[in-house]
This record gives sequence, structure tokens and C-alpha cells, in this order.
Amino acid sequence: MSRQRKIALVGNPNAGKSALFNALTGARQKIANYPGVTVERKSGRFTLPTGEPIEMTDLPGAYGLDATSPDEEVTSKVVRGQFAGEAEPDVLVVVLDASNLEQHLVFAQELLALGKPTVVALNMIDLAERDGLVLDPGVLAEELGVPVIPTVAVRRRGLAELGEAIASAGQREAGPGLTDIGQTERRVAAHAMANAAILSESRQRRLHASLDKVLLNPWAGPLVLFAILFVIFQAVFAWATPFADGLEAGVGFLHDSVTALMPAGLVRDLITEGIIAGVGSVVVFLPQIVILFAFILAMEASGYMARAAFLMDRLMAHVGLSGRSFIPLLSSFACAIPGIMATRSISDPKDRLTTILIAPMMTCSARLPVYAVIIAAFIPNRSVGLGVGLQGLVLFALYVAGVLGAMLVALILRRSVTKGAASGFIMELPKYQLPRLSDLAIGLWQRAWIFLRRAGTIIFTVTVVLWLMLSFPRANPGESQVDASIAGKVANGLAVVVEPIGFNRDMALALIPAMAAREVAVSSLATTYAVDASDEEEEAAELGDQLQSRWTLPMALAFLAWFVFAPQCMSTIAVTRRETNGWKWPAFMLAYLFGLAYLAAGATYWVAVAAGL
Ligand SMILES: Nc1nc2c(ncn2[C@@H]2O[C@H](COP(=O)(O)OP(=O)(O)OP(=O)(O)O)[C@@H](O)[C@H]2O)c(=O)[nH]1
Ligand SMILES: [Mg+2]
Repeated sequence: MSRQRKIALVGNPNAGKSALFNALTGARQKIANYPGVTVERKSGRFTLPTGEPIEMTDLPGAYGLDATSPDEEVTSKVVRGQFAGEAEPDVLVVVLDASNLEQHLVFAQELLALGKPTVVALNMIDLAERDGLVLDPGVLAEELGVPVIPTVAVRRRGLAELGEAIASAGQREAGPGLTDIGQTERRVAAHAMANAAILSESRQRRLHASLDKVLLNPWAGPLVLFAILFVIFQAVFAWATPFADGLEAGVGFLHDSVTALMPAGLVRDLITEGIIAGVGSVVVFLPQIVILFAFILAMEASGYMARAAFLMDRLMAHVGLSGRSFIPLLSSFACAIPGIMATRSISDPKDRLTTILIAPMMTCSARLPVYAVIIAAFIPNRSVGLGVGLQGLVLFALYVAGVLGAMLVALILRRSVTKGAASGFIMELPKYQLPRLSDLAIGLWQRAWIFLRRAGTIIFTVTVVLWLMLSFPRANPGESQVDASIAGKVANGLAVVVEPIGFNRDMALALIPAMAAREVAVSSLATTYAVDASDEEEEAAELGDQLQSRWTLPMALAFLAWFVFAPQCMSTIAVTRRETNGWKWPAFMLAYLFGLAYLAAGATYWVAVAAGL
């Protein structure tokens, strides 16, 4: 038998390629309602209705085969069989957005000209129908000379027909090449073809245009965006409280049960002081993480996120970046790693480098537990009027501080290290959609699972190692266990460096393991105080109460300021090295972020002390 055939999914960004890929192969590729979601190729397997097994590749969206950005280059190379170590695809499945036909037909013609066996998936026909667009796939098939199969990837409609068409896709003649016919001619042809295929169009399309008039208005738009963000941070505190309290009570119960059931000794201490106090102190933030992501995912699926990018474009231009940087920066609110990878959709290398360098300043979700524990302990839970909670307001301010810091740094970098002019912004705005609950649920489950897996692996490991270093060598009677331990000695050394910015020994101690994952700052403090406790009651006290009795308000604020800027996670440095091909830029990033964190924490501490807080 000949080798297994390969197919590639190609098309414009946001056509639904990844959704189709997921539906056919059962994969869980990220899909979201804005262009530039997929930046790498991804393969999976599925079986055609004929029983033939086939390998399918999902590709980043592109506007043409002469690539202008790193992600488009992947697409262009794979399609032409020039991607190292990968066989040329035997069949192309060109995915078109039916409600955006004219635009998507431009790239489709270029792909058809390659002369490969091709099938067109006329995707999102549900949206076209909703907008009152009646299409004739037959006309389109005739114009293009290949089978055209209407599909709705997210409802699995048309998949069987698509499979059949792929199975019987035949050889074709190559059309006029890239150089023979220009983009303009393809546009004219696309216009004609779309007009022939569209049987009728209603006025419903105007409804969304009027929504855009408000949301993209230069005055009303930013106000709405600001209001939405504000609500999110209020919700993170207000809605999570009952769930977080429940989890905290559970952790407390576990601690008391183990203490009562096990004989006193080192093993019990490891379980109560290390695992339960340490890891438990992080796990209680699961509700906050889930609420934050519920908003982010809903904004992504509805199409609002792309509008936000559009609004930010003007602001970004002032600091020398384009709106294209917005999506990578936004992804960095989940985690800087996918954020830095998403910069592959930025074509200008200096634009891209600047975006990579400032991405760690976006507040990643690993910082949320650190912020939340300190805010809950030191900022009173009261309203500042109009139902606005002070705690949510402080959290909002910390996120804003990160964004402003990033903009300021971008401004400086674009005038020095990565000098250059801002490039233009082209991004088609996706259609509005109501987020599907099942997609939302899957997305939330994935985020929750990532968080819990981190707690069970990296946070668990680092906490246990830290507990060991805190527990040995054993202290003499009357001596503090923490001071006597290896970790305590290291921390006392480091404390000299961070004393000028108001940090004590325990804060210094938390900074080192937090390099592995930021949440460990929380578990490290919890474990330190559990080891340091003089009796069981003190050991079981909640971390918030421990902090309140041991830190002053200026110290707490300085610690928060540190975490806004500090480059605390190794994986971010590693991904920066990979994406910039060397150690120069990660080293630069590390140095400037540490410097900034030190200055910010110091300034915060001394201003707070001077203000008598
Ligand atoms: N209503 C409807 N929505 C769809 C359909 N197919 C995809 N979507 C939605 O359209 C959006 C874009 O889908 P993706 O699969 O991420 O698009 P993509 O082509 O992979 O985009 P890039 O990776 O950016 O190139 C997502 O919000 C999907 O849920 C469809 O047939 N009908
Ligand atoms: Mg995709």
C-alpha cells in the first residue's frame, strides 16, 4: 500500500479551521473569535467514510502565500511542501467563512492555483443564514472548479459530506501562478464570484453594524471597555468569596484531622506544615482563577476581544506599537508563555521583540493568588461608595500598574533598543456571536485543570523541598527553627539586599522558590509560618492572620509592587530565549525587570512609610 495520505486545513484567519480540526480529529486546539489564534501547525488523525485513515494538519490562518509574519510562513511552507521534515499535503481543505465570502475568496484562489486536489469547506453557514445571507454552494463549486461543502464546524454539520469529498478529491491542473496574476485581479474575481454565489442578502447585517457604532466609538468604546474590566475585577473578589471560604474551611478541616489522627513527628509536620498549609494556601484561589477566565473566554468567543484590540490600536500607536500586539499582550494575562508565542503573528521584527519584552508585565494568572492573599489580609473589605469594593479596586489598580509600566517601557524601548516606526494595523473584525456554554465549560475546565496540575506538581515539589530546607538542621531549644535552618540562613543573607525596600527575612525567602512558579510565594509564606509556629493553634491559623500579625502595611504594599514587575518565572525566560534565538534578550529582560521591581517596591515602601501608613 502507498503511504498514508495527508491533508492540510488552510484559509484566512478566523475561518474556523481549528474548530473543524477539533470536530474531525477530536483534538482540543484553542479556538477563539479573533484572527491569529493558531500560530503553529498541529497534526491529528481521523478516518474517512471510506475507512481510509488520514493525517490532518491544522495551520495558522494566512492572507496569502507570500508570508509577512512567522506564523504565515509556517502555513506557506507546509502547503508548498517546503517545511523541513514534513511531507507535502496530498489534499488541501480550504476553509472559507461563508459570511465573509468575498474577502476569503482572494486567498482561496491563490491556493487553488497550486493545482493540488482541493475541497472547499464553506464554513459558518449558520452565521451567514442568521445574517440573512442565502448562498448557492453549487454556483461557487462551478466557479472554483472544486467541490464546495457547506459546514458548521462547531455543530458538526457537514462533516460526513466533507469526508466523502476529501476521499474522492481528484487531480487538478495548476492555475496561473503567483507571478502571473496579481492580488488586484484576484480581488476583482472574488467580488464577482461572491456576487454570483450570494442569492439574497437581508438587512439584518446592519444590526451588528449599529452595535459596532457604539462599541468602536472613540469616546463610548473605551468607556465600555473600562467598565467591563472594572466589573471583572470586582467580581473576582465579590463572587469568589463564598467558594474560597468553603475551600479554606476544607483545608482547615484537613489540617485538624491529620493533626488529631497522626502521632506528632516529622512526617506529620511534613504533611501539615508543608503539603496542607503550603499547597492548600494556593488551591483556595481556584474560584478566583475560574471567574477571571470565565470573563476572558466569554469576551474571546463573543467577538468583543477583537473590538478591544481595535480600540487599543490608537493608544498603542502612541507608544510605538500596533494593535497587533494587543492579542499577545492579552494572552499574557493568562500566562506570558502563550502570550510570547502569540507574537509570531506580528510581522515587524522590532514590533515583535518589543512585545515579547513587555509581555511579562501583564499580570499573569499565577500572580492572582499572591495579590489576593495580601489584599485580603491588608485591605479592608469595605465599599468606597456606589457598591464598589475597595479590595477589587486595589486589584484593578495592580493590573493597571502592570499595563502602564509596560506602555512606558515600550515607549522607551521603541526610542532606543528596538528603534523603529509603528507599523499599520490590519485586522478584520469577527462577527458577534453568543458564546456557546459547552465551549465555555470546556475552556474553564482546561484552565482549572492547568491550575490544579501546577498545584499538584511544581508547587507541591517546591513546597516540599522548601519545607525540608526549613526543617533541617533542627533548632536548639529556645532558638527559632526558621533561623536555624538552611533556608533561613540563605534568606538571612538575601534579606540584606532587600532590606532597603522594606522586605523582611520571610519575604526574601519567598522570592527564591517563586522563580519556579509565582504562586509558590504564597505556599512558601504559609509553610514558613507553619514551621515557625510555636504551637498547633498558631500553626493552623490562616495565612492572612499570620501576615497581619507579622507585616506592616507598607511592607505588604511593597511586596505587591515587587510582584507587579519582577520576572519571577523561569519558563518565561526559557520561552523568550527560544523565540528570540539566544540569551541576549532574555538576559536583558531579566535585568530590566528586576531593576524595575526593586525600584517600584522601594518607592512604594518609603512613600507608604512617609505617609504614616
Ligand atoms: N457559528 C459558527 N461559529 C464557528 C464555526 N466555525 C468556527 N466558529 C467560531 O469561529 C471562531 C474562530 O474559529 P477558529 O477555529 O479559532 O478559527 P481559525 O480559522 O482556526 O482561526 P486562526 O487560528 O486565527 O487562523 C471561534 O469562535 C469558533 O467558535 C461555525 O461553523 N459556525
Ligand atoms: Mg486556528
